[in-house]
Amino acid sequence: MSVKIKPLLAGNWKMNGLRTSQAEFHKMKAGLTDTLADSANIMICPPATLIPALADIAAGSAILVGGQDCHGEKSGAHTGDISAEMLKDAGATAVIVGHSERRTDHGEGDGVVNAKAQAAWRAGLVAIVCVGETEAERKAGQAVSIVQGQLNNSVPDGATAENTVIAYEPVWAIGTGLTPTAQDVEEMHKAMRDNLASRFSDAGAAMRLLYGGSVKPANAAELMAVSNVNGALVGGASLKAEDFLGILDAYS
Ligand SMILES: O=C[C@H](O)COP(=O)(O)O
Repeated sequence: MSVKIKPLLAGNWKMNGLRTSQAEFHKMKAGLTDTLADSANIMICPPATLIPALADIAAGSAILVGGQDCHGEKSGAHTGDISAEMLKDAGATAVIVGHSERRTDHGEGDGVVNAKAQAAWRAGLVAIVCVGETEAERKAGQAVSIVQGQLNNSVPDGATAENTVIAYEPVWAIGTGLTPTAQDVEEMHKAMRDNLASRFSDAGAAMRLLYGGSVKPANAAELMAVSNVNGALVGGASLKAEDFLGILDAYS
């Protein structure tokens, strides 16, 4: 079944951004024409410290604000952690879970990611679940099977096209300037679509599948044109309004 899916262009600021970065966000908001906003949903996931300020600036515009991670519990003795409910309270509408930098830096496995996705839903947030293979796994010809395993175990039962977005991010393409070929992206996204449609039927067929990893204005049109690519999760190029809006041009 082929379904018309409105793309999502999400920017992940990672551990970048001070209060002065609000100026860049103002520029994004100012540059977002109605045509661009009609062509895709737009989201910025800043550091948690900036969510309230950016949510205030975004109010009344088409830009959504998301978090970059959450704890699985609602509250409690978890020093330094932030719950999905806190993100929601701060103005977020979504949260990234299972980013490869969390999986690597904090040893998060699929079980933890699955619990975080459920926490996102509990708080009324969209879970953006990240998956992706390492360079060694791709070279060993295991990319598709690794990602299928991550999908099976990180995406909880009950996922719908409304509460879940999947982001395929090959680890070796993040921040490196390297990207897979359009053919490799197509193969992976088709495998993910088949997996999700088989498990969640219509919901899986309509779920947004983002590509992430060195997306820039120069390569966005080619990557976003690939079948079953329903948007992008952008790191470095989301920090500057000009670059981020340049990527959005790929949809107009
Ligand atoms: O979450 C975003 C990704 O990790 C991509 O980062 P990048 O666009 O800097 O390669």
